[in-house]
Amino acid sequence: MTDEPLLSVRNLKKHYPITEGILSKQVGAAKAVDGISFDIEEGETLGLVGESGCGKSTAASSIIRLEEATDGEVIFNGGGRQGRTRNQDGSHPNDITQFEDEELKAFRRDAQMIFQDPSSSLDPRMTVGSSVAEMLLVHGMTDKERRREIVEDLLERVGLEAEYYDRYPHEFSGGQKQRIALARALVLNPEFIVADEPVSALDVSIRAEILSLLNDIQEEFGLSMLFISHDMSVVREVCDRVAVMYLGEIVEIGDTEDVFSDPQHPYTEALLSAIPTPDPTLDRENIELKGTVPSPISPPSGCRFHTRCHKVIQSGEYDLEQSDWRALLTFRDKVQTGEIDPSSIRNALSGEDMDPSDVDDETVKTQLRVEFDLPETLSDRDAESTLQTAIDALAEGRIEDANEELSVFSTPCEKEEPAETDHGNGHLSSCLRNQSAAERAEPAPADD
Ligand SMILES: Nc1ncnc2c1ncn2[C@@H]1O[C@H](COP(=O)(O)OP(=O)(O)OP(=O)(O)O)[C@@H](O)[C@H]1O
Repeated sequence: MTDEPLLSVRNLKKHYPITEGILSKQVGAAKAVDGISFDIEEGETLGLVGESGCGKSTAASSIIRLEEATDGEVIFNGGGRQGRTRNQDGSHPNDITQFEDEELKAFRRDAQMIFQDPSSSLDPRMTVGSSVAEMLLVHGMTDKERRREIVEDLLERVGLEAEYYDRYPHEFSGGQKQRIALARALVLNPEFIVADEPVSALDVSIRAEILSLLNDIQEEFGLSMLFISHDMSVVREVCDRVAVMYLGEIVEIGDTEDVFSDPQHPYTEALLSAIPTPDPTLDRENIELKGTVPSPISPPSGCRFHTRCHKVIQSGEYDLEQSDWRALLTFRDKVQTGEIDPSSIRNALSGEDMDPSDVDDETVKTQLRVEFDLPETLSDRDAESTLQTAIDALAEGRIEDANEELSVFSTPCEKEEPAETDHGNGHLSSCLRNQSAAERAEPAPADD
């Protein structure tokens, strides 16, 4: 046994080319995974959590090499590869992304994946026993009796019965199928398992059973696991550590207890606030995560979360209610991207009996504030005056003028990429708010 991690992911990237025209000229890239790093120790379960579209599945399939990574390293020290050091050219002999066929085949024994839909790994025309035993055959076990013995034993260990060997997938419930998929993943005695949303497709009533089975199996087999989920409460059940992913990047990582009890990134806070808690002593703020994850083709500048962050930093000259500042920036962005159309607001307000041009400007202005959660008056006189001028321009259809007015509002979060802050015990976060003013290009305003 060595003290090196079983798996080390370093600056892993997966960019999908975006092409155009009949010549498929590359015009950009979807940066689905954009430089993530973490370790998984022997016997440890790391959760990778984030909303749909954050890049979790892409990360998983790049790590297990179902897809070729664009850049970075995935160093796997299992399967008798312990203790190897880097080559003279700086490459690592255990880097999965560079494995040739032979080594890749060996790696495919050592690392297995469980998917959200268990049916995807089971052939409907094969008995479940044969499906599981097939893995042994592919890897050279020719003794049929021995294969059956191993599979029957495994079916029992995942909570099924040996006699199920000769039944077909359609005879089983979703939960049972996931148990079979687990048996299939375990049959080659792997050291590492990637479980991609393994319970999200299952009935709520059986999720707990499967999670507890995963916990038991992980302990019994001494497995390391990368556990992917969009659900923080599920992550808490099974993971020793958790990595929070947003738009291709890891924004926070740490021991599960540390991240849950003392989250350091506003995105983590927002994900945690979505968990219903029966504990009234946990006075958790209810944070509404508005909108969806932006496209990874042109991610926001600076901190990628700034367009949705409830704690987005105010620029030095303002000291507004934080929710007003958030609303103001969202309003600015929507005007800039042309998503606000005053004429459609006028149309909506006019209803059926009135000509839209008869809706007076004041009504349009009030409606704009209501729709974008802007207060009647901002507490800062200068900010209010700028906002008012912009809204006046909008109501008169002068969108460019409104855009120019609003461009005076800016946040350090869109200008600077946050550095990593170390909170101790391997708890790291990437948020400008956690950096001291000296570390930041712009001085920090008073905290909220
Ligand atoms: N083949 C592809 N080509 C272009 N973009 C892709 C491709 N596959 C995924 N993406 C994009 O990469 C981003 C990350 O997708 P991914 O499926 O990894 O996210 P996820 O967090 O696993 O979400 P989900 O839980 O919905 O699968 C998304 O914006 C997705 O549209």
